[in-house]
Amino acid sequence: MTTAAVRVRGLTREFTRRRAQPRLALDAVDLTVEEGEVHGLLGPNGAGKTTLCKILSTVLLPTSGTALVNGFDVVRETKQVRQGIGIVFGGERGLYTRLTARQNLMYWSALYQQPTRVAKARVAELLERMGLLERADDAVETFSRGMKQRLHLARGLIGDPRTLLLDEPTVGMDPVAARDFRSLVAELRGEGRSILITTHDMAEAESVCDKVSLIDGGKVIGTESPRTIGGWMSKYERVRAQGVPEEVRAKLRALPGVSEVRVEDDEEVLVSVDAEGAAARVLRTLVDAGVSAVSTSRPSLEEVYLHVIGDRGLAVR
Ligand SMILES: Nc1ncnc2c1ncn2[C@@H]1O[C@H](COP(=O)(O)OP(=O)(O)OP(=O)(O)O)[C@@H](O)[C@H]1O
Repeated sequence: MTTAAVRVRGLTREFTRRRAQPRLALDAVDLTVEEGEVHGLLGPNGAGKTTLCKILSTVLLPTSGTALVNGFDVVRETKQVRQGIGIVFGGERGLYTRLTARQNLMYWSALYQQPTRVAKARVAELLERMGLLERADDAVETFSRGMKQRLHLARGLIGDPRTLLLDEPTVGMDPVAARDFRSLVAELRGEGRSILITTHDMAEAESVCDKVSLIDGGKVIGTESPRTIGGWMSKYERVRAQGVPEEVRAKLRALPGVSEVRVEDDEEVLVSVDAEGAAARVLRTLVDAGVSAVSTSRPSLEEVYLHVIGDRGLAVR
């Protein structure tokens, strides 16, 4: 039997705050990331994703429960855990923006106690791989968001880790940079590395993950296939339209799978659906009625969670 990359059981983390109720950031979480898998942890802001990543990377202690990374315990075997992981937190944390990309990576290599010759070669290889070689000797403060994140990823790879923890790595990136980043993630998976990636973006979870665990209010509410996530995005799609006469609104309300037809302040009509194919029926009805100012948008994660939690009879928040 192979060792799971991440095995979390009954993991709880409580934050106590003065003069306030203690807050359960993680509440009896169970999660398994199999070796060689890209596992998404999908959840809205405040769900507990960063707290879990911090515990797995040994910078925060759990209140109770166990967490093993590459078979090592995050509380008792911190050294072995750290040796086997690479961490990429979103944002600018951890980068020295006045130093160049190469200097940042050389600094991190020194922390791994790599001999200078080995470090230089490894750093050059990583810069090339991340498409940063041309800008390797420019200060990081001149980099775009996407370039900084690729540098973060290079940093996470310095120790050649078996397991990568990526905490919202594409937040704030433009769509092209985010797509490039995701293909790097797919390449790393191709090398047999295991990856836990947190996100609040359903499309990201669908496109890059082998499995996706849903987290909300500190609880894991299920593990799904990316195909299921994609299905939810179309099932709960929203349709917006301008200039919809009342009789057409009534027709929309009567369509199967339409859960709400709401008139917004600016007379825009927002149609919510909760069945496969219902959005297409709405579009057809609008087009047949001569309404042309129509657009569709994905549901928010919060909306999807309300449906999923409702359907499963779960009480999370
Ligand atoms: N150091 C802390 N002290 C007190 N409460 C905290 C602390 N860190 C996190 N929390 C609380 O724990 C909960 C989970 O936070 P966490 O940062 O893990 O969520 P998240 O899913 O990563 O969300 P985000 O994407 O907003 O960072 C939140 O309610 C947060 O306010």
